[in-house]
Parts: sequence; C-alpha cells; structure tokens
Amino acid sequence: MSRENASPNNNVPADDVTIGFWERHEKFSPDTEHAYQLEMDRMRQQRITKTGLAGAVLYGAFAISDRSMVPDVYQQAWAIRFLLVIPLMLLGTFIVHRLKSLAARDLAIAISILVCGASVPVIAGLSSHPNAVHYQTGITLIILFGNIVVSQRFRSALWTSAVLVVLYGITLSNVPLMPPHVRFSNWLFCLSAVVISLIANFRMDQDQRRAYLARTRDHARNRELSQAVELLGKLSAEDALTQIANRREFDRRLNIEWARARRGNCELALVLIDVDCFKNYNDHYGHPSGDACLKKIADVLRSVPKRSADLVARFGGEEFVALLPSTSRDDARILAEKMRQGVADLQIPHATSRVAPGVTASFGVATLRPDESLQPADLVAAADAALYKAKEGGRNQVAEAAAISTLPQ
Ligand SMILES: Nc1nc2c(ncn2[C@@H]2O[C@H](COP(=O)(O)OP(=O)(O)OP(=O)(O)O)[C@@H](O)[C@H]2O)c(=O)[nH]1
Repeated sequence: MSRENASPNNNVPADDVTIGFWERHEKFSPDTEHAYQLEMDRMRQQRITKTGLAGAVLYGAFAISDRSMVPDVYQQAWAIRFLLVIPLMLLGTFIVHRLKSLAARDLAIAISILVCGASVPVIAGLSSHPNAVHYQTGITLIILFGNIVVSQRFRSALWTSAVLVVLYGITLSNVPLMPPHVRFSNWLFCLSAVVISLIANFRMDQDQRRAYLARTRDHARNRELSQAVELLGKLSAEDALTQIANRREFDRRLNIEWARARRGNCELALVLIDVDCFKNYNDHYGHPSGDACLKKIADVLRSVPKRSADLVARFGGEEFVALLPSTSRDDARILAEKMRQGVADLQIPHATSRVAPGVTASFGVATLRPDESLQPADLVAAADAALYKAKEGGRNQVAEAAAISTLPQ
C-alpha cells in the first residue's frame, strides 16, 4: 500500500505516541503521522472551497477602505485586489482539489496566503498618503486568517508567517517620517499576532491529534469487538469436536426451514444418522481414536448434501443429522444412501463391530410437508423411528419413516 493511500483508520498502538519536547506534544510514528496528515488534509480539502471563498469575499470587502486609506492609489489597489489577488486566491482554491501530493496542496494554500498578505505592503508602498502606514496592519489579519481559519499545517503556518512578518518589517523600515519606536511597536504588534496565532494553530493540531487517536483506537476496539462477536456467533453454532453445526444451530435452522417449507408448501427432509457399535469402537480403540473417527465421519457426511440450505449437524454423541429443505422422499433416500456409502468407504477398521470390518452407520430418513397439525419435533421423531428400523434391520443401512400423517399425534 502506498503511503499516500495509507488508511487513516489503522490501529494506533500505544507506543506509537510519545511526548515531544513541548509539554503534552503528541508525536506520532512516521506511518501514523502520515495517516494523520492525510486525514487532516482530507478535512482541510473538504472545507477549502468555503474557506477560500470566504477569504476572497473578506479580502474584496476591504476595497471599501482603499478609498479612505490609500486615496491616491485606490484604483491600482482595486486592480491588485480584483484582477490579481482574488483570481489567484480562487485559482489556488480550485487547484488544491486537483493536486495529488500533500506537499503540493500545502504549497498551493501557502502561496495563496503569501500573495494575499504581500499585496497589503505592496499597495501601501505605492501610496504616499499618511494613512498608508496604518493600512499595513491589514497584513496581521491575513496572518491570523491563514494560521487559524485556514488552519494550515504548523510548518506551513510557521514559514508563511515568518515571510510575512519579515516583509512587514522591511516595508515598515521604508516608511519615511515614522518614528522608530512607532515602527517597532507596529512590527511588534504583528509579531505578537503571529505568535498567538501559531500557538492557537499548534493547540488545534494537538487537539486534533488527540481526537484522531481516540477515533482510531475506538475504531480498532470496535473492529476487535465485532470480530469477537463474529467468533462467538461461530463458536455458539459450531460443534467443537467435528467443526460442523452443533445441536443448537440445528434446532435454530430446523425452525427456520420448517416455517419456510410451511409458507411455500414444500417438502422438508431429515436424516438421522447413528454410528454403529460405537461403544465397542471406543472400548477397543480408546476415546481419542473414537473422536478422530467421529471427525472423519462428520467430514464425509458434510460433503454429500451440496445445496446452500442443506445442513449437516452433530445431533449429540455419535449421532448426526442432515436437514434437507425442498427435498423429496426419493432424493433424501438417495442422499442418505450416498452418506452411508461414504462412511463405509472410509474403511476405518472396527475390529469389534458386529456389522462389518470397518466403521459403518445407520440412517433414518423422514420427509413431510409441514402443516398446522405438525411440529418440527414430529419430523425428528419420524426420522428417529426410521433410524430405529435401520438398527433393527441389521445396521449399516438406510430406512425410511412411514408417512408422517400416520404417526400418532
Ligand atoms: N469418542 C467419542 N465417543 C463418543 C462421543 N459421543 C458419544 N460417544 C460414544 O458413543 C457410544 C455410543 O454407544 P451406544 O449409544 O451404546 O451405541 P453404539 O455402541 O453405537 O451401538 P448402536 O448405536 O446400537 O450401533 C458411547 O460409548 C459414547 O461414549 C464422542 O464425542 N467421542
């Protein structure tokens, strides 16, 4: 990821922030600093059009005072204001949106402020009217505007202010007839405005840094929280051993699919699966081998039904269940047979099985169209009855439930 595109919302570790040489001066690491500057730049860009227009209107409004303050050159002053500076300010505002690099955008803003500020001593320098001396103080307002309203980056604010304050000092020194102490006092006034506005600019930056830190840390915490919630949701729906759906998830999905099938008058099939002679397996091979065997069986069972609405879950112990929405009796039986074959094909040796040399399972299939006289538990009971039949019939086989309507209510 290029630094220019770095996300402003990356996690900011605590050690990314140190206290700088100034009291409570938050210093970010280079990457965090860059992300922060990008976010500030985005904020500045969002309001630069309004700020630029407001600045241009304010600057233009001072044309009213040109007639009284510099009456001998007011026409040149208007020409400088309206034909040079305001178009340049508007152009600067416009191109800030087009410039790709952060440094170039900062420079465009700084140049607009410099041009605007420099125009004041230039106009005053053209005039030989005594008021021209006071006219120069307008530069102070422009420095305040640049440092506080535009809220330039501190470094830009520092150098543009320095250039303007030096320029002001030079033009003051060229004003004839002004006593040196008045000259110094005027310049000191401007310098004070620079210092005050730079302090304000610095503090605003510090506040924004703290707000940025709080935002990014909140964002990171929220992300961690939603990941934890997602994990929790997954864990609460998953069986820890086999990593297929657990009984709770099966019950939830059965109710959903039951309601859906009832609304759509569709068939709903259920296959109950029980591993044969599993007690013997455990006794012979040990519980850990029994666990490994159940995992392999779960993987095979899960691989057979392919539709997104199908669900294979661990029903409990060595029992599994497959919920098959919109599946006919014949299709459910075919799927159950495939699952049975899949388990047998695993060829997991089972020396103490009464059925086959390998691990096998028995399957009970039930299918119905839910209606108001039936409950989800009826479907489970029917599949269980079919499973009992499969066990009774010799295990390692698929048995079907009788028509559900014939079940005792
Ligand atoms: N290893 C292991 N065994 C389990 C787990 N859950 C249940 N079992 C075992 O599965 C066995 C089930 O035994 P039974 O209910 O008697 O049934 P069976 O031996 O499979 O006999 P039939 O079902 O009649 O073929 C018990 O020994 C349980 O301890 C499990 O998570 N891991």
